[in-house]
Formats: sequence, C-alpha cells, structure tokens
Amino acid sequence: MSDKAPDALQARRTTIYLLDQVLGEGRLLAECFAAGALEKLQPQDRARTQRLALEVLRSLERADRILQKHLKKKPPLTVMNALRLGTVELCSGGAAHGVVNAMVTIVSKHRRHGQLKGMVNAVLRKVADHGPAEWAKLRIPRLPNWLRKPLVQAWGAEAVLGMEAAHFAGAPLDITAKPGADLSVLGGELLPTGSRRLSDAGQVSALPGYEAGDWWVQDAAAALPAQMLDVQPGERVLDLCAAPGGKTMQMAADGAQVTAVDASAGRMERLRENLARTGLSADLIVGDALEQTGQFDAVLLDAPCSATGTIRRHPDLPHAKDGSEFGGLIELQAQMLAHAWDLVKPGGRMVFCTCSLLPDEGECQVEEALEMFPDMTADRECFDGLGTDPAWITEEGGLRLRPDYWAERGSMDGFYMALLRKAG
Ligand SMILES: C[S@@+](CC[C@H](N)C(=O)[O-])C[C@H]1O[C@@H](n2cnc3c(N)ncnc32)[C@H](O)[C@@H]1O
Repeated sequence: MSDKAPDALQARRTTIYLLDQVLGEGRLLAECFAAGALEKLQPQDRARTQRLALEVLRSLERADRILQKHLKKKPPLTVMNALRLGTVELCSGGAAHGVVNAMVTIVSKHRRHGQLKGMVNAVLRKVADHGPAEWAKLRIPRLPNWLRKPLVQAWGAEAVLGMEAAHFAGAPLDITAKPGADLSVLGGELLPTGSRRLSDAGQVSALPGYEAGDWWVQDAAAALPAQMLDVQPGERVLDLCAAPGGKTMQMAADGAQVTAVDASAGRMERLRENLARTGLSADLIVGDALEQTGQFDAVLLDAPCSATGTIRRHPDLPHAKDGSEFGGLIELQAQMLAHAWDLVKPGGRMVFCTCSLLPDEGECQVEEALEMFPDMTADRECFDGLGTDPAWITEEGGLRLRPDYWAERGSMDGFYMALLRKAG
C-alpha cells in the first residue's frame, strides 16, 4: 500500500471497531487481536491502532466529560466511539482539520448511521475549539465502581487514587536480561530489583539484543516470583500456567530443568517462540494444571486471575469486565494451589502468585492454604536482597505489590506472591 491517507483512516476505523468490541461486547483487546482484528493493517498502522485504542480507553472518562456538554443525547455506540477517538486525538495535539474530516468520513460511510455525520462534524468542531484547554483540568480518570469499591476497601482511597494515576500514565518497558547479558547499551534505568526500565522504547523487536535473545519483556513485578523461587542448576521445576513464558525463561536461564504447563495451545506457541529466540529450553505440556502429576523440587504457580494488576498495560480490562467472573477464578486458584502443593516434594518449595490487586486472589488464598496444610510455612527471608521494600511484606508472609508503589520511577504492576516451604 502506498497511499498514506487511506491507511490512517483504516487505522482509525479499526480503532473504533476495537472500542465497539470492548465497550459493547465486553471483549478484551487481546481477544480481538488473537481473532485477527489487526491482520489487514500494515505494521505502522497496527502500531497506531493499538496506541489509539489504548489512549482512548485510558482517557475515556475525560473524553466523555468533554463530549457530554455538546451532546443532547448519547448517539449509537459506534458513533460515540468515533466522537471519543476524535476528542482524544484533538485534545492530545491532533490537527483539527484532519481529525474532524477523518471522523466525518468514517461515520458518513456507516450503513446505518451515515446521517449522523453532520452531528459528528458540529460536535468535533466545538471540541477542537475548547477541548484541548479543558482536557488538562479534568481529573485523572477513575476506575469503574465495581472495581473501585473493593480496592478502596482493601487499600484505602488515597492508594486507589495513586493506582489510577499509574493506570492513566501507562507503563514503561521493563526488561529481564539473560544471565551474563550486558544491557547497558539499551540505556534506561536499572531498577533495585534487577529489571532494566526503558521509558521511551519504540519498537521492541528493533532494540539491540532482541534478535539475539539476550533479554525479554517482563514487568519488574512479574520478574520477582521466579527470583523468590531461586532455582538451582539441575533442579526439577514445574511451571504451572506458564505461557507466554517470562518466568519459564528466567528459571531455564538459571539452569533448572523446567516443565512448563499451560492450557492454551495458542499461548504455548508464544512460549515456544520465546524459548527459540532466547536459545533456552524447557519441556512443554499443553494441558490442565489440575491434571499434572509427579514430584518436583520446586513449583511455580502463576494462577489465572482477574489480572487487575495489569491495568496500566491493559486499560480495556475495567471496561470489558464487570467482576462477575472473579468468583469462579478465586475457586480455581484455591484448587490449583492445593493440587500444586501435592506436586512439591517433601523439603521442596512453591511460589504462588497472581497479577491481581484483590486480596481474595492473593493474601486470602495463602492465609487459607497455611491453615489447611500443616506442612506449609511462608518464607519471609526470601525477600532479603530482592530490592523490594520491607513494608510490602504482608501479615501472612507474602509480598504485595501495587501500581501506586514506585510512582516516581514509573510504577509497577499489581502482584501478589508468596514462597511456601514444605516440611521435609
Ligand atoms: C497469568 S498467565 C501466566 C503468565 C506466565 N506465567 C508468564 O510468566 O508468562 C495465566 C495462564 O494460565 C493459563 N491457564 C488458565 N487455566 C489453566 C489451567 N486450568 N491449566 C493450565 N493453565 C491454565 C492461561 O492460559 C494463561 O496463560
């Protein structure tokens, strides 16, 4: 494709489609991408579409506040999403003429709502005049109440405001190095926990050392569970719920014999590609964690969860979900924890972790497991020398990480993790 203008239009049209899917159908962006939503786009339009969709979802509340002044009634969702995209583009420096024309063109071609193009034109012209000045005065977008309420209850109102600021700012790129790889050429900041953080990375696959497999992308918080497990060369380790494999790679790079299990064949394929790129190896099993058997020196269980700790990178989540699935996940986590415990040999150890902000998926799970299994103890010493703050250690002996921590450094994913030792 050589013509630039139609491509930019296609990127915006696809962005609106993605917003319709998230806000209308409750689908996650990752599901839309896996189903091929970006397939027909050129690489630069793909990147632009993803960036635009993330920006709109992060600032949806601001866009709606600006738009509500100019709308007598809410238009159909897809037209509203065109207005939202136009508003976000205009308020973040987009050229008024180009943005307004693009949205009018897109809406004019809509089979059912083409007649609303005049309204779109009028509203976006008003937004172009006044929106950019109003934008910065609006509050940082809040989480929807279904999630905000339990988080305020768990962590307090001030902490949640800090989390929302982190969600709005988005996430820098964190990198885990293969042992021995020198990543100083990448610049950025070496975090106290050992990850390297790049604030303005650009295209990941173009960075030095990516092709050679010297490193992989992994949030600083997500890099800690494998560090806590501290596997030794030759140990037999089971990585349950392993794909796309950030933790598998850490443990394989440390010389352990890793068996990685995941129920999703598609995600396991990504793990396979990651291992091939980094030149690391592990035994891969596509299957149910609950059906695994055997005895291992160490088990890492990164259980499926609400993923509410990852909203900085996945701002679609609070809009696509409503919390109704979380009860089932909490039950599954408890079952997995109990099953995984059976697979730890006497004298062995296990890390249980979830990328969730909800205590029900973290602190409470470990508290209950400690009551249920007399041979289980939580190891608090594993946090020594990890680069984390002692104040983050929880009552039952786990580590609670939150996006309002390290605010001055660019924050971190929300995570819970605990190292559980089995009596010998
Ligand atoms: C939080 S993600 C894992 C991230 C991974 N540990 C990493 O570090 O890259 C949770 C994973 O659990 C997998 N999963 C969900 N239910 C499962 C089950 N019953 N058995 C095995 N894997 C499961 C999902 O496919 C998903 O890949």
